[in-house]
Amino acid sequence: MSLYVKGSVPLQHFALQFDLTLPNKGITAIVGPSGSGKTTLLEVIAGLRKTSAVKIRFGKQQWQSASNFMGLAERRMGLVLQDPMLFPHLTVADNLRYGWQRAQQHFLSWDEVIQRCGVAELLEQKPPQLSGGQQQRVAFARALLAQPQVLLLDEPFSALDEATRQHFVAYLREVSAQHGLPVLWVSHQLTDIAEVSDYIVLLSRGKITSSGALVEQLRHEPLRSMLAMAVMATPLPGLDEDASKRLRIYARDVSISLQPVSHSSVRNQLWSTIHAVHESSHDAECLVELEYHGQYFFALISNAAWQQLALSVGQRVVAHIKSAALHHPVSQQLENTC
Ligand SMILES: Nc1ncnc2c1ncn2[C@@H]1O[C@H](COP(=O)(O)OP(=O)(O)OP(=O)(O)O)[C@@H](O)[C@H]1O
Repeated sequence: MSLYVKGSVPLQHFALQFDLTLPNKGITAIVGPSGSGKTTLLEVIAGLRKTSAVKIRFGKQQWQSASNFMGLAERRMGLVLQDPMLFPHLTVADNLRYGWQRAQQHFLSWDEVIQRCGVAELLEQKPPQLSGGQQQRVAFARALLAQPQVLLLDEPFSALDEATRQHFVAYLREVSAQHGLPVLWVSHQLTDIAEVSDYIVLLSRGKITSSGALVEQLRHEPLRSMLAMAVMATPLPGLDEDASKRLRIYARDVSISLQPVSHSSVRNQLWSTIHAVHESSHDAECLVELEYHGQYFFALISNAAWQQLALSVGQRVVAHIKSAALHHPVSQQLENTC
């Protein structure tokens, strides 16, 4: 089962054109410059733009075609747009009950969502009394409480402070993984995306320039030089790490030697193979792509070092990764910050 979207939507300066099959689990990030069509694509998938030139299928459900159109509620989507769109005349509790009462089955509990989204204190207030960040928290809670079969998010955490935003990103990942809930997520925060997405769609002036699994996309342009990082599944043999689900390793935190170094503060020394060498965003440096037990990561080194060590593709080298540089997905300990 997957989400299939195909079509064309004329916009002011160009047409948004798409032909995508997206995974029906995990987090898919939609990324691109401002004005490239990300929000429009999300609105099309949500059924907010009724156009006959669009086909959408979710598993066996035909959501939209030339002869068929299912509305947002029938698509059973949770939707959080940049504007939280809460009902201003209803209390927060009534806003939240709106989707909850219409849900066919409840896989997410009321109490858990209220607590994790930090909205218990807000239940009797009305949306105009809330700050932008509080409204976003309520909108996110409302989308979850509707027990959606797909969650669509457009910059849902933009008004939150950093710690609270990280908490919500972690909660989003947890909910998606635990309940197999597919998420489509538009965000400008590339680091968030690298941290929690599984799949990525890149848009430029209405065209999909690239799409695929994040791990693969990070190995290729444009993300390779934009982020210069890798996401690796753990546990990895020899790595000074507990079994977390994945690690982010930035190229700038990795160095290379020809032999293990015994007197070094760097404890993670991995015999790896040089798979390729790429240009970096700096003229004097290169991105060395290393392979370790079938996974790939980068080291950012100077061109002078590459020549001095007489490195070449296919060579076995020791990669040194600072322990402090092994970044886990955002911590769950931020739970009480909101
Ligand atoms: N209803 C519309 N009719 C015609 N053009 C539109 C319409 N809505 C948006 N556009 C244009 O379509 C383009 C894409 O807009 P969209 O909001 O989808 O981009 P975006 O990538 O989400 O941008 P941002 O990151 O700034 O939110 C923009 O150039 C915008 O001016």
